[in-house]
Amino acid sequence: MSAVSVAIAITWLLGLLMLPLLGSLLRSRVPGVREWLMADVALIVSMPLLLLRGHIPDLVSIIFANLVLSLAGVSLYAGFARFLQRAPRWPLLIACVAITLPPLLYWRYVVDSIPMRVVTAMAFTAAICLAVAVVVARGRQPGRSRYPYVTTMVVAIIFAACQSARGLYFLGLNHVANALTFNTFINVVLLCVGAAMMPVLLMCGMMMVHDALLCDARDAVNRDFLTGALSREGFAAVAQTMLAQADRNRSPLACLIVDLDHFKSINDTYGHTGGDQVLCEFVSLVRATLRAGDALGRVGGEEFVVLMPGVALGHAQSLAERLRHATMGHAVVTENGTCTYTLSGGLAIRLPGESLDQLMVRADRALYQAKVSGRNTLSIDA
Ligand SMILES: Nc1nc2c(ncn2[C@@H]2O[C@H](COP(=O)(O)OP(=O)(O)OP(=O)(O)O)[C@@H](O)[C@H]2O)c(=O)[nH]1
Repeated sequence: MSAVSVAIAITWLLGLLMLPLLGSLLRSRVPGVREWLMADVALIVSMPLLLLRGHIPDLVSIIFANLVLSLAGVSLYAGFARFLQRAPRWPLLIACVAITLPPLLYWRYVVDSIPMRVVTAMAFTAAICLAVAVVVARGRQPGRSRYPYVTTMVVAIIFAACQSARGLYFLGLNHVANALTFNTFINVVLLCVGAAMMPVLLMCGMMMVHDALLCDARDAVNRDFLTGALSREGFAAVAQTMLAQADRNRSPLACLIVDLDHFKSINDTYGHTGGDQVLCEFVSLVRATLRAGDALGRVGGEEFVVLMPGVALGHAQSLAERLRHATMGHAVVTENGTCTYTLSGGLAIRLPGESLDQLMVRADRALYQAKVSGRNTLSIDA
């Protein structure tokens, strides 16, 4: 068995191994997985056809097999594009596959040249690798780890370089009797790298999917499902960072706990869905009213906490009053009518060395005062 045949067989085996792995990711519904699965199936179909050269018609073992392999390449690219929220332009991609047909036919049936067929295939795969590198370089989403992106980019560029080198090497050859017996050291090395290309890039895709799933899981823990505010866990983590920063900079930190008034009767009047809508719109209102660096967490059903770094009492008080007034003027249009609502707030400024729990206990005590003094008001724990 020649080195070329061994390389093709290994690619085929790796493709088979990837199949159940990619299949297991289909359930995640992460965009791109379907296209990568398609690429893997195309790879698995094309490899035996290439191996059967000489035993089946050349139209199948050369022309059709190479077209299927090109389809695998564009599906691989489409998977990365879809994963990175870019719609792959399938007509253009299919046109790219079709472009490889005339040279393949020419270099088989007009002039039978293995080197030129290899050059055609290498130019195509190098272009695919470069396209993958570019789409990945442009597409990193905020909050995602750099590791899978940088790895994919570097790997795609290395493969593009190796495929180009193999193409150039074959361009320099006049005639090769049979590519399957072409066992020079340089060809075998570049061939082995090329054989690993599709499986390795598919692995890179899977690495990106795992990173995306981890981010989603982290978000599910750190974000409140209904309103998108930080959950208790997420808020605690952000608050610890803010406390450490306040200690380092010796800067003030204000804590405001707000509770929507008579929320039970809002639910009773506008329905639970109406109540949910009020909670969601209230969170949007807080985001629009407070500063970008403030942290907002949902700590109870209709109770929220805001941490305002670098803010002393006077400024914190005016920010809290601004929020209270904005809430009073906020009308939520629900299925059961328009709901207006108010909030009560408790404000505390962090004392030196105070923990988050201690600070929140004081703010909560102030909130209680605001509730007992008639609601729709702000109370301060001095
Ligand atoms: N729609 C909706 N209601 C919720 C949610 N979480 C808690 N609640 C409701 O919020 C209401 C809170 O009621 P209470 O604790 O009695 O407080 P309140 O009616 O706002 O009265 P005060 O706080 O004293 O002004 C309860 O009826 C809860 O069912 C939620 O996610 N969605």
